[in-house]
Amino acid sequence: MSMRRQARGAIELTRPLNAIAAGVLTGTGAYVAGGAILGADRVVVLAAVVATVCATGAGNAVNDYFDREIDRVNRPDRPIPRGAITARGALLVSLGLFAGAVVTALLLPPAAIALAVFNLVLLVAYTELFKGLPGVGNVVVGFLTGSTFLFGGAAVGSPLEAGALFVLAAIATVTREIIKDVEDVAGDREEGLTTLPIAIGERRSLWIGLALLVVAIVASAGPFLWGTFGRAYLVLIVPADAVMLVAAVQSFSDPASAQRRVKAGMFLAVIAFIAGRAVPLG
Ligand SMILES: CC(C)=CCC/C(C)=C/CC/C(C)=C/CC/C(C)=C/COC[C@H](O)COP(=O)(O)O
Ligand SMILES: CC(C)=CCC/C(C)=C/CC/C(C)=C/CC/C(C)=C/COP(=O)(O)OP(=O)(O)O
Ligand SMILES: [Mg+2]
Repeated sequence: MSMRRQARGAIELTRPLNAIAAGVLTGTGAYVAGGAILGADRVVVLAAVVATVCATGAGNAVNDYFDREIDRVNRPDRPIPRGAITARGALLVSLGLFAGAVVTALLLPPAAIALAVFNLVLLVAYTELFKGLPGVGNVVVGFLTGSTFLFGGAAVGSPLEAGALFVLAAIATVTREIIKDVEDVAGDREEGLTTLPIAIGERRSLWIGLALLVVAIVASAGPFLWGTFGRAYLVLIVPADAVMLVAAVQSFSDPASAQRRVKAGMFLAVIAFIAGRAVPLG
């Protein structure tokens, strides 16, 4: 296989849009936590963003490495089953990115380093230890995704300041992960994974996902009600919530497109968080 083709496969393997999006979450967490992201804190914020991008890319690469047999059924278009990169190449990409995440995380305050180490262990362990346990894998991915906000806050010395964003992102991600597991039942069952839909049924799982999302949507009024964010946040979070809620209802009939729509609503919610911090209260 040509080096050029392997390089393209390596980039695709990391799901760069996810990795960059995760970096944006970290930067948002630092910003909402009051960090001077373009001023005095710019070095630590940049290090935290780079660490998150590397860690997420590494996590996606190692996940595809461990999932390579499942993905032959679930996702034959993924780089390894498609032959765009070898399994060994995928493992080397993951190791390189994990090393990049560790090196940049070491530039951060102790609380951020501790969270990065914890997350890196979770990322490596996720596929082999947690993914096949009903609901546990979903909670791990939810925690990892939400923790990017805490990681950004920790980088500027306020690890819990973006705690509300952590909770909202974690819960909504659990809902999306449940919908994705319903979509992946065929391959997961063939590989002997006992995901939530396989353990308790697809519809019951989707009802749990919908209920969790409703809790997160109600809770998303919190930053406005207790005065953290102003009306700019409200104007954007309401349509974001609506997009995610409609998608979760549609997941009962079409989980594949529903999970993509939930993700679109999530990105709109991130814009709401940023606007909430950027536009003064009033
Ligand atoms: C109710 C409310 C306001 C919730 C807020 C939700 C929010 C802001 C979520 C953030 C989600 C986000 C934009 C994450 C960045 C990308 C990322 C790291 C996603 C985690 O993905 C794991 C997934 O298994 C990857 O699958 P796929 O996306 O299909 O490649
Ligand atoms: C803050 C630091 C240092 C790390 C955080 C790293 C982040 C943001 C992780 C978010 C979750 C994520 C993108 C993890 C990557 C690997 C993973 C768990 C993917 C999910 O795998 P599957 O459950 O197989 O679903 P797919 O169908 O998407 O492969
Ligand atoms: Mg996978």
